[in-house]
Amino acid sequence: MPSFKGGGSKTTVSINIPQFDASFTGTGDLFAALMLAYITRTNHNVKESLERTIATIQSVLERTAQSFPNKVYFQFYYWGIFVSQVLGFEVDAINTVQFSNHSGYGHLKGKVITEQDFDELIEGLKMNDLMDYTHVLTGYCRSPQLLSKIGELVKELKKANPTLMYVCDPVMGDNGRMYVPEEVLPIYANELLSVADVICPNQFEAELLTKIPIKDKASLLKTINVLHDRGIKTVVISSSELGPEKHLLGVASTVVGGSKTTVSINIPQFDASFTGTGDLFAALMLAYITRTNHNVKESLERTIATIQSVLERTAQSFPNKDPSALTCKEKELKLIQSKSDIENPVVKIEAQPFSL
Ligand SMILES: Nc1ncnc2c1ncn2[C@@H]1O[C@H](COP(=O)(O)OP(=O)(O)O)[C@@H](O)[C@H]1O
Ligand SMILES: Cc1ncc(COP(=O)(O)O)c(C=O)c1O
Repeated sequence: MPSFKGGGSKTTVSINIPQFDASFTGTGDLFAALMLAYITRTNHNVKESLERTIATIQSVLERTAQSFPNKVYFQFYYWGIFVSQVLGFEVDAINTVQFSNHSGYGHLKGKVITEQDFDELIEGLKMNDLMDYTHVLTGYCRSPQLLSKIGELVKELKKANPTLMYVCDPVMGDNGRMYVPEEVLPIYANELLSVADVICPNQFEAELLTKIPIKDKASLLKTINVLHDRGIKTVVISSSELGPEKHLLGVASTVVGGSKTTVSINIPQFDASFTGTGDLFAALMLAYITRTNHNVKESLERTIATIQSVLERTAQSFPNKDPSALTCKEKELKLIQSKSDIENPVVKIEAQPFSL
């Protein structure tokens, strides 16, 4: 029964809540977060806030019996989670790091998940019989030992569900510089690639994995073929410097039933560097590769359309500032504001067959 005392006058309201014949976990959290939102929006109108909060929780509980077909195990930071959820994936996320902020800022405080933390979480999932994943997505990870364990976990999950899709974003660096310890490279190259169904390195990461310098389209294609030869069905280069002026080039390639499809897309380049776009890219590709059953053309087009609209909205939130002059805080990706673009991206740039 919420009560509000403002300006000396008190308003107290109550509501009858139809009771479900079951007990649920998480509804208290939901209640508090919804009340926070509605008390803010209505400036402490407790009647409206209570009504909307209860209406929301009632509809969530009514819908709780309908489950999503896909359940993703996420080993990641936060950007991809929202995107996957908006696109209809049930997500169990492990934050590989619990940091005060992302690494684009000048200072970084917090903790990296340890192997022991990881083991405990997996133990709990197993004890409760919750390992029924359809997808695994891994990203930023600084520990070679932990990565190795993830490889073992994927093998185990694939034994239980042979159709499970493992999407590996081998986050190691960008523009010629590694930002994780060098020891993770052999683990990606020797242990994770062999269990990956989809891999989405950027140009530098693809070079590290194959030891092929990418100087032109021929060496890019060679790199993709080497990755396919290691048994990876779908290889996606999230960005390379081989695009036309002021454009990046993204490439996606898939081998289905012995026949290969390779497409590329020109990505208009913003005059700024953003953090989180790689995470976003991997989560979007996972969603669209699943929805389209490895149609790389459609998947790449929708992924790029979504990221472009997020970056446009991010850059436009300070219209009087040159994008290159934006501070780290100003460049935080405007994901929540882009929810409808994430749900329904408008494809403006078509991917083309990749040819030399
Ligand atoms: N400056 C930029 N301008 C336009 N698009 C960008 C820019 N930076 C990143 N992106 C988008 O984000 C995607 C992933 O970025 P990329 O740099 O390849 O990943 P990572 O962050 O893993 O290095 C790219 O495919 C591109 O769509
Ligand atoms: C803490 C932190 N900082 C930075 C990044 C890099 O993000 P991206 O490569 O997506 O730009 C990540 C990636 O997950 C991260 O976890």
